[in-house]
Amino acid sequence: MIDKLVKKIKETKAPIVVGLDPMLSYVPEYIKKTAFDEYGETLEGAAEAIWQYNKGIVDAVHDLIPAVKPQIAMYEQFGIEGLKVFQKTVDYCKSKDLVVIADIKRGDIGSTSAAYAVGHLGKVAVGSKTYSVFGEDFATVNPYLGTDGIKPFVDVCKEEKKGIFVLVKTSNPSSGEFQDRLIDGKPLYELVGAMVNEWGKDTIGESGYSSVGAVVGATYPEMGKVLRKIMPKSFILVPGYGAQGGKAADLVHYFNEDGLGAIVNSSRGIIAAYKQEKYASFGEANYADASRQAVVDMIEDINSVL
Ligand SMILES: O=c1ccn([C@@H]2O[C@H](COP(=O)(O)O)[C@@H](O)[C@H]2O)c(=O)[nH]1
Repeated sequence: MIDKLVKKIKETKAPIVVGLDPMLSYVPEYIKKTAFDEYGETLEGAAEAIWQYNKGIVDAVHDLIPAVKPQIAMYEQFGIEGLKVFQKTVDYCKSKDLVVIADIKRGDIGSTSAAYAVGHLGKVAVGSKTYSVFGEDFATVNPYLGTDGIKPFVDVCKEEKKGIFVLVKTSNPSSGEFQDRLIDGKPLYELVGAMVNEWGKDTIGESGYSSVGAVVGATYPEMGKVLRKIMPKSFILVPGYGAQGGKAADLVHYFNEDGLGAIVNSSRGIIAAYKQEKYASFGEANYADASRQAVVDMIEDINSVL
Protein backbone atom coordinates (compact mmCIF):
# COMPACT_ATOMS: atom_id res chain seq x y z
CA MET A 1 0.00 0.00 0.00
CA ILE A 2 2.94 2.34 0.58
CA ASP A 3 3.76 1.95 -3.11
CA LYS A 4 0.19 2.90 -4.07
CA LEU A 5 0.39 5.94 -1.79
CA VAL A 6 3.67 7.05 -3.40
CA LYS A 7 2.26 6.45 -6.90
CA LYS A 8 -0.86 8.48 -6.15
CA ILE A 9 1.16 11.34 -4.63
CA LYS A 10 3.26 11.44 -7.82
CA GLU A 11 0.16 11.33 -10.07
CA THR A 12 -1.71 14.08 -8.21
CA LYS A 13 1.44 16.10 -7.39
CA ALA A 14 -0.25 16.56 -4.05
CA PRO A 15 1.61 15.38 -0.92
CA ILE A 16 -1.49 16.05 1.11
CA VAL A 17 -4.25 14.14 2.85
CA VAL A 18 -7.70 15.46 3.62
CA GLY A 19 -8.81 14.68 7.16
CA LEU A 20 -12.44 13.59 7.31
CA ASP A 21 -13.20 14.73 10.87
CA PRO A 22 -16.88 15.68 10.61
CA MET A 23 -18.46 17.54 13.52
CA LEU A 24 -22.20 18.27 13.48
CA SER A 25 -21.40 21.93 13.98
CA TYR A 26 -19.67 21.99 10.56
CA VAL A 27 -22.57 20.38 8.71
CA PRO A 28 -24.63 22.95 6.78
CA GLU A 29 -28.14 23.53 8.16
CA TYR A 30 -29.88 22.34 4.99
CA ILE A 31 -28.15 18.94 5.23
CA LYS A 32 -29.02 18.61 8.93
CA LYS A 33 -32.64 19.58 8.23
CA THR A 34 -33.07 16.86 5.60
CA ALA A 35 -31.47 14.24 7.84
CA PHE A 36 -33.47 15.28 10.93
CA ASP A 37 -36.73 15.42 8.93
CA GLU A 38 -36.16 11.79 8.00
CA TYR A 39 -34.64 10.36 11.21
CA GLY A 40 -35.42 12.97 13.87
CA GLU A 41 -32.80 14.54 16.15
CA THR A 42 -31.38 11.08 16.86
CA LEU A 43 -28.00 9.40 16.59
CA GLU A 44 -29.21 8.03 13.26
CA GLY A 45 -30.13 11.54 12.13
CA ALA A 46 -26.71 12.86 13.13
CA ALA A 47 -25.00 9.97 11.36
CA GLU A 48 -27.00 10.57 8.17
CA ALA A 49 -26.09 14.27 8.27
CA ILE A 50 -22.37 13.61 8.59
CA TRP A 51 -22.54 10.97 5.85
CA GLN A 52 -24.16 13.40 3.38
CA TYR A 53 -21.64 16.08 4.38
CA ASN A 54 -18.68 13.71 3.90
CA LYS A 55 -20.00 12.49 0.56
CA GLY A 56 -20.26 16.07 -0.71
CA ILE A 57 -16.66 16.76 0.25
CA VAL A 58 -15.27 13.52 -1.17
CA ASP A 59 -17.14 14.09 -4.46
CA ALA A 60 -15.67 17.59 -4.67
CA VAL A 61 -12.01 16.78 -3.90
CA HIS A 62 -11.28 13.14 -4.76
CA ASP A 63 -9.64 13.85 -8.13
CA LEU A 64 -7.14 16.28 -6.57
CA ILE A 65 -5.74 14.18 -3.75
CA PRO A 66 -4.07 10.83 -3.08
CA ALA A 67 -5.58 10.03 0.31
CA VAL A 68 -8.05 10.76 3.08
CA LYS A 69 -7.71 10.36 6.83
CA PRO A 70 -11.01 9.70 8.59
CA GLN A 71 -10.68 10.30 12.34
CA ILE A 72 -12.66 7.50 14.01
CA ALA A 73 -13.44 9.53 17.16
CA MET A 74 -15.69 11.85 15.17
CA TYR A 75 -17.81 8.85 14.16
CA GLU A 76 -17.57 6.88 17.42
CA GLN A 77 -19.16 9.73 19.34
CA PHE A 78 -22.44 8.74 17.63
CA GLY A 79 -22.07 5.07 18.64
CA ILE A 80 -22.93 2.28 16.23
CA GLU A 81 -24.71 4.66 13.84
CA GLY A 82 -21.53 6.74 13.67
CA LEU A 83 -19.37 3.67 13.09
CA LYS A 84 -21.64 2.62 10.23
CA VAL A 85 -20.96 5.99 8.63
CA PHE A 86 -17.22 5.55 9.28
CA GLN A 87 -17.48 2.28 7.33
CA LYS A 88 -19.56 3.86 4.57
CA THR A 89 -17.03 6.68 4.30
CA VAL A 90 -14.09 4.24 4.07
CA ASP A 91 -15.89 2.21 1.39
CA TYR A 92 -16.90 5.30 -0.58
CA CYS A 93 -13.36 6.70 -0.55
CA LYS A 94 -11.98 3.36 -1.69
CA SER A 95 -14.52 3.29 -4.53
CA LYS A 96 -12.97 6.61 -5.62
CA ASP A 97 -9.51 4.94 -5.51
CA LEU A 98 -8.36 7.07 -2.58
CA VAL A 99 -5.87 5.63 -0.08
CA VAL A 100 -7.59 5.50 3.31
CA ILE A 101 -5.52 6.26 6.40
CA ALA A 102 -7.65 5.42 9.43
CA ASP A 103 -6.74 7.64 12.36
CA ILE A 104 -7.55 5.11 15.10
CA LYS A 105 -4.45 5.37 17.34
CA ARG A 106 -4.64 1.79 18.58
CA GLY A 107 -2.03 -0.29 20.40
CA ASP A 108 -2.29 -2.74 23.31
CA ILE A 109 -0.78 -5.99 24.56
CA GLY A 110 0.09 -8.31 21.69
CA SER A 111 -3.11 -10.39 21.54
CA THR A 112 -5.31 -7.31 21.68
CA SER A 113 -3.22 -5.43 19.11
CA ALA A 114 -3.58 -8.47 16.86
CA ALA A 115 -7.38 -8.12 17.06
CA TYR A 116 -7.20 -4.40 16.25
CA ALA A 117 -4.88 -5.13 13.32
CA VAL A 118 -7.19 -7.85 11.98
CA GLY A 119 -10.32 -5.70 12.33
CA HIS A 120 -8.88 -2.65 10.63
CA LEU A 121 -6.22 -3.87 8.20
CA GLY A 122 -6.56 -7.63 7.96
CA LYS A 123 -9.18 -10.34 7.73
CA VAL A 124 -11.10 -11.97 10.57
CA ALA A 125 -11.76 -15.73 10.47
CA VAL A 126 -15.29 -16.99 11.08
CA GLY A 127 -15.31 -20.76 10.86
CA SER A 128 -14.07 -21.67 7.40
CA LYS A 129 -14.56 -18.14 6.07
CA THR A 130 -12.59 -14.91 6.35
CA TYR A 131 -13.89 -11.36 6.17
CA SER A 132 -12.22 -8.02 5.61
CA VAL A 133 -13.98 -5.80 8.17
CA PHE A 134 -13.24 -2.06 8.18
CA GLY A 135 -10.75 -2.56 5.35
CA GLU A 136 -8.71 0.63 5.61
CA ASP A 137 -5.29 0.88 3.93
CA PHE A 138 -3.27 2.38 6.79
CA ALA A 139 -3.91 2.85 10.50
CA THR A 140 -2.30 5.09 13.09
CA VAL A 141 -0.76 3.17 16.00
CA ASN A 142 0.31 4.17 19.50
CA PRO A 143 3.77 2.75 20.37
CA TYR A 144 3.53 3.18 24.14
CA LEU A 145 3.21 -0.58 24.76
CA GLY A 146 6.41 -1.32 22.84
CA THR A 147 7.18 -3.97 20.24
CA ASP A 148 4.44 -6.35 21.50
CA GLY A 149 1.85 -3.77 20.57
CA ILE A 150 3.35 -2.96 17.16
CA LYS A 151 4.45 -6.36 15.82
CA PRO A 152 0.92 -7.71 15.20
CA PHE A 153 0.22 -4.66 13.04
CA VAL A 154 3.49 -5.12 11.13
CA ASP A 155 2.68 -8.81 10.56
CA VAL A 156 -0.75 -7.93 9.14
CA CYS A 157 0.84 -5.19 7.01
CA LYS A 158 3.20 -7.78 5.51
CA GLU A 159 0.40 -10.29 4.85
CA GLU A 160 -2.10 -7.81 3.47
CA LYS A 161 0.22 -5.18 1.95
CA LYS A 162 -1.14 -2.50 4.27
CA GLY A 163 0.68 0.11 6.36
CA ILE A 164 0.83 1.90 9.68
CA PHE A 165 1.86 5.30 10.96
CA VAL A 166 3.34 5.14 14.46
CA LEU A 167 2.95 8.16 16.76
CA VAL A 168 6.48 9.54 17.17
CA LYS A 169 6.11 13.26 17.94
CA THR A 170 2.53 14.46 18.09
CA SER A 171 1.40 17.96 17.18
CA ASN A 172 -0.44 18.89 20.39
CA PRO A 173 0.90 21.47 22.88
CA SER A 174 1.59 19.00 25.72
CA SER A 175 3.19 16.31 23.53
CA GLY A 176 6.54 17.12 25.13
CA GLU A 177 5.45 16.06 28.63
CA PHE A 178 6.46 12.50 27.80
CA GLN A 179 7.74 12.53 24.24
CA ASP A 180 10.57 15.03 24.86
CA ARG A 181 11.82 13.36 28.08
CA LEU A 182 15.52 12.50 27.89
CA ILE A 183 16.48 8.87 28.19
CA ASP A 184 20.23 8.17 28.18
CA GLY A 185 20.61 11.72 26.86
CA LYS A 186 18.17 11.34 23.96
CA PRO A 187 14.58 12.52 23.72
CA LEU A 188 12.02 9.74 23.76
CA TYR A 189 10.70 10.73 20.31
CA GLU A 190 14.16 10.02 18.82
CA LEU A 191 14.18 6.57 20.42
CA VAL A 192 10.70 5.86 19.06
CA GLY A 193 11.84 7.14 15.64
CA ALA A 194 14.76 4.67 15.70
CA MET A 195 12.32 1.88 16.57
CA VAL A 196 10.08 2.87 13.65
CA ASN A 197 13.10 2.51 11.38
CA GLU A 198 13.79 -0.93 12.86
CA TRP A 199 10.14 -2.13 12.77
CA GLY A 200 9.88 -1.20 9.10
CA LYS A 201 13.18 -2.56 7.79
CA ASP A 202 11.69 -5.78 6.31
CA THR A 203 8.78 -3.96 4.68
CA ILE A 204 10.46 -1.75 2.10
CA GLY A 205 8.42 -1.55 -1.10
CA GLU A 206 9.38 -0.86 -4.72
CA SER A 207 9.10 2.85 -4.00
CA GLY A 208 11.95 2.55 -1.50
CA TYR A 209 9.64 3.40 1.39
CA SER A 210 8.62 1.16 4.25
CA SER A 211 5.12 0.12 5.33
CA VAL A 212 5.91 1.48 8.78
CA GLY A 213 5.56 5.24 8.75
CA ALA A 214 5.56 7.84 11.51
CA VAL A 215 3.32 10.64 12.73
CA VAL A 216 5.30 13.84 13.33
CA GLY A 217 3.41 17.07 13.96
CA ALA A 218 3.88 20.13 11.75
CA THR A 219 4.08 22.19 14.92
CA TYR A 220 7.58 20.89 15.82
CA PRO A 221 9.67 21.51 12.67
CA GLU A 222 13.10 21.24 14.32
CA MET A 223 12.18 17.81 15.62
CA GLY A 224 10.76 16.87 12.23
CA LYS A 225 14.14 17.68 10.66
CA VAL A 226 15.98 15.37 13.09
CA LEU A 227 13.39 12.60 12.72
CA ARG A 228 13.57 12.70 8.91
CA LYS A 229 17.23 11.61 9.21
CA ILE A 230 16.55 8.94 11.83
CA MET A 231 13.82 7.28 9.69
CA PRO A 232 14.97 7.78 6.07
CA LYS A 233 12.73 5.01 4.69
CA SER A 234 9.58 5.92 6.60
CA PHE A 235 6.83 8.12 5.26
CA ILE A 236 5.90 10.86 7.70
CA LEU A 237 2.22 11.67 8.22
CA VAL A 238 2.21 15.33 9.25
CA PRO A 239 -0.83 16.63 11.16
CA GLY A 240 -0.96 20.15 12.57
CA TYR A 241 -0.89 22.16 9.32
CA GLY A 242 -3.51 24.92 9.15
CA ALA A 243 -5.92 24.87 12.08
CA GLN A 244 -3.14 24.03 14.58
CA GLY A 245 -0.77 26.67 13.21
CA GLY A 246 1.71 24.58 11.18
CA LYS A 247 3.01 26.41 8.09
CA ALA A 248 4.26 25.06 4.75
CA ALA A 249 7.63 26.79 5.17
CA ASP A 250 8.20 24.73 8.33
CA LEU A 251 7.70 21.45 6.52
CA VAL A 252 10.46 21.37 3.95
CA HIS A 253 12.72 19.16 6.12
CA TYR A 254 10.00 16.53 6.59
CA PHE A 255 10.54 15.59 2.94
CA ASN A 256 13.46 13.68 1.44
CA GLU A 257 15.54 14.99 -1.43
CA ASP A 258 13.33 13.02 -3.85
CA GLY A 259 10.50 15.42 -2.89
CA LEU A 260 8.71 12.50 -1.25
CA GLY A 261 8.60 11.02 2.22
CA ALA A 262 5.88 13.10 3.83
CA ILE A 263 2.15 13.63 3.50
CA VAL A 264 0.60 16.65 5.18
CA ASN A 265 -2.86 16.43 6.72
CA SER A 266 -5.46 19.14 7.07
CA SER A 267 -8.89 18.35 8.49
CA ARG A 268 -10.85 21.39 9.75
CA GLY A 269 -8.95 23.65 7.34
CA ILE A 270 -10.45 21.76 4.40
CA ILE A 271 -13.75 20.29 5.49
CA ALA A 272 -14.96 23.42 7.26
CA ALA A 273 -13.31 25.84 4.81
CA TYR A 274 -16.62 27.59 4.08
CA LYS A 275 -16.63 28.85 7.67
CA GLN A 276 -13.32 30.70 7.18
CA GLU A 277 -13.35 34.34 6.09
CA LYS A 278 -11.15 33.47 3.10
CA TYR A 279 -13.77 31.12 1.66
CA ALA A 280 -16.93 32.71 3.09
CA SER A 281 -18.09 33.90 -0.33
CA PHE A 282 -18.85 30.29 -1.28
CA GLY A 283 -21.62 30.23 1.32
CA GLU A 284 -23.02 27.25 3.17
CA ALA A 285 -24.79 25.84 0.10
CA ASN A 286 -21.44 25.54 -1.70
CA TYR A 287 -19.44 24.17 1.24
CA ALA A 288 -17.95 21.41 -0.92
CA ASP A 289 -16.70 23.89 -3.54
CA ALA A 290 -15.06 25.85 -0.71
CA SER A 291 -13.33 22.63 0.38
CA ARG A 292 -12.14 22.04 -3.18
CA GLN A 293 -10.65 25.54 -3.35
CA ALA A 294 -8.99 25.01 0.05
CA VAL A 295 -7.42 21.79 -1.29
CA VAL A 296 -6.14 23.59 -4.41
CA ASP A 297 -4.65 26.32 -2.20
CA MET A 298 -3.06 23.81 0.19
CA ILE A 299 -1.44 21.85 -2.66
CA GLU A 300 0.01 25.07 -4.06
CA ASP A 301 1.20 26.15 -0.62
CA ILE A 302 2.98 22.87 0.17
CA ASN A 303 4.49 22.51 -3.32
CA SER A 304 5.81 26.08 -3.16
CA VAL A 305 8.37 25.01 -0.54
CA LEU A 306 9.47 21.71 -2.12
O1 LIG B 1 -0.11 14.40 16.46
C1 LIG B 1 -1.25 14.33 15.99
C2 LIG B 1 -1.82 13.14 15.62
C3 LIG B 1 -3.06 13.16 15.05
N1 LIG B 1 -3.74 14.30 14.87
C4 LIG B 1 -5.06 14.22 14.22
O2 LIG B 1 -5.00 14.91 12.96
C5 LIG B 1 -6.17 15.68 12.75
C6 LIG B 1 -5.83 17.15 12.74
O3 LIG B 1 -6.97 17.92 12.50
P1 LIG B 1 -6.89 19.51 12.12
O4 LIG B 1 -8.33 19.91 12.06
O5 LIG B 1 -6.21 19.61 10.79
O6 LIG B 1 -6.15 20.19 13.21
C7 LIG B 1 -7.13 15.26 13.86
O7 LIG B 1 -7.85 14.13 13.41
C8 LIG B 1 -6.20 14.83 14.98
O8 LIG B 1 -6.78 13.88 15.84
C9 LIG B 1 -3.18 15.48 15.24
O9 LIG B 1 -3.76 16.56 15.08
N2 LIG B 1 -1.95 15.47 15.79
